[in-house]
Amino acid sequence: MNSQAYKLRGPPIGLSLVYPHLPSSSALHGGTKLLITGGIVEAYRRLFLFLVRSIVDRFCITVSFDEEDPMYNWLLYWLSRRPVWRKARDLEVTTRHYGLEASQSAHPWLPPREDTRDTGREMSYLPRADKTYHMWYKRHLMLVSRRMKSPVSSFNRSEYLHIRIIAFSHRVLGDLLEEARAEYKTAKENVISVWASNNLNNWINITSNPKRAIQTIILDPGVKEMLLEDAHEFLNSQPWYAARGIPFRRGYLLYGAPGSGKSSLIQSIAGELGLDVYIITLSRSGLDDNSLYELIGGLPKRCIALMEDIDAAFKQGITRDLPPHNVPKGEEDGVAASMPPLIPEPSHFDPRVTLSGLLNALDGIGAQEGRILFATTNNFSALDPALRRPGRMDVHVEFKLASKYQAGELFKCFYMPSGGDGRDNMNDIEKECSEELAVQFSGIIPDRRLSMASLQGYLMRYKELGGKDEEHVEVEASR
Ligand SMILES: Nc1ncnc2c1ncn2[C@@H]1O[C@H](COP(=O)(O)OP(=O)(O)OP(=O)(O)O)[C@@H](O)[C@H]1O
Repeated sequence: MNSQAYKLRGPPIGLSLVYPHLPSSSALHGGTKLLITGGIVEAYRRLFLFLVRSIVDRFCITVSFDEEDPMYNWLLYWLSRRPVWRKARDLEVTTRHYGLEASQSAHPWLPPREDTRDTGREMSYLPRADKTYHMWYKRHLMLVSRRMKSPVSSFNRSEYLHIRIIAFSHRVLGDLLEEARAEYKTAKENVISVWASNNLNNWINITSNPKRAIQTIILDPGVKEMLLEDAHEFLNSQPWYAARGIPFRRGYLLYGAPGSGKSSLIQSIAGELGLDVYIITLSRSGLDDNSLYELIGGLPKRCIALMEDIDAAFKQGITRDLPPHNVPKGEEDGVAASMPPLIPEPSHFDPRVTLSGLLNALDGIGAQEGRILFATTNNFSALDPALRRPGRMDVHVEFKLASKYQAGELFKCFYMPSGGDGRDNMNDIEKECSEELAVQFSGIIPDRRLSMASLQGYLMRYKELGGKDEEHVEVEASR
């Protein structure tokens, strides 16, 4: 009994082997003993942690989702709709929209709010950052935490979602992701997400716009149908491209009059194809050839890349070569070098995209397969022929000022009963009346002299008159 008690109080097994060999001086003896005890305790601690980690690795699936990854939005949206938050005491209430329209992302457990005009956004509940929550998914315990990648004080804070599921099979994780994706996709049916790059060259979901019905875009007959069919056909012909070794990419150049519907049509096509729009702003500060290459390489497999007013970027920032202040001293033209510079030297180095950098990014090795590029310009001739050539811009469509046909169709579009299916809700007399007024309106509008945007602006001013005051139209159109 006594010897048992001694054993329990005695040093750990490792220590009893080492103590007899310690030096005889009592101070030294005590210090060394302490050191060795500490070392052995630490070794036991590490061993324990190692065993715990091995068990956790064996029985748990651990995954992280980066904020920049679209899956992050799926999961956050999915999480925000779980009933678990009804009972949680420590939460974050947010107006985040997860790349969705506000009304879609509203938390199902919050009382509905009638008026969201003050914020324009609905609230939802989320797990608080740096706190771990327990929840059940298909009878598997799941630990969820949102963690910060960068320090809290840092300006560019970014986070990731950390999920640990106690399960042997990966199927649970697959089911979870599939469920989150499906829920997100359903919520996203009526919106298109718009992405832009930040200064760190990451794609950020900046907003979500409601889809615009293609019927509300009024172009000359056949134009939008041709574009939509072409894009549809492209997306369905990957094997055809692969079999012929042609890069699976398609570029559309929409050029012409301002306010003629270029951007509106792109938004509408994105909605029809169910693709997100990624805006590439060539004049973004800090964007140079390398970062543009990286940015285009980082586009998702199926998306619409949009470069608006590509000619403006060309005038302001893009050059065929590097800017003159980058030319090494002594290599400039002799006469020009001796003259004082007309434009003051920039005080700091401002990286810029060169034309060759843009061309390489569009169809270089790193360019993403499956993407559709839409570029718009008001000045077709300002674009370098290399940029316009097939392979980079395969389809060119000119947008002109409004034709009489467009004016008439816009008129009908404006004065059809709102809500529901528009013209289908009209009775025969109303339809006839609206046709007649539309003919009168288009008869007054001069052909190809006014933009669709200005006609829209005009009709907006008289939308209350319901299209019955043709005298106004006549007066305005004659101006
Ligand atoms: N063809 C059209 N059909 C219907 N609406 C149009 C059309 N063209 C222009 N609009 C209206 O005019 C406004 C401006 O259109 P949009 O921005 O699409 O023109 P844009 O050609 O892209 O102009 P810009 O070249 O100046 O960027 C939008 O509100 C849109 O509703």
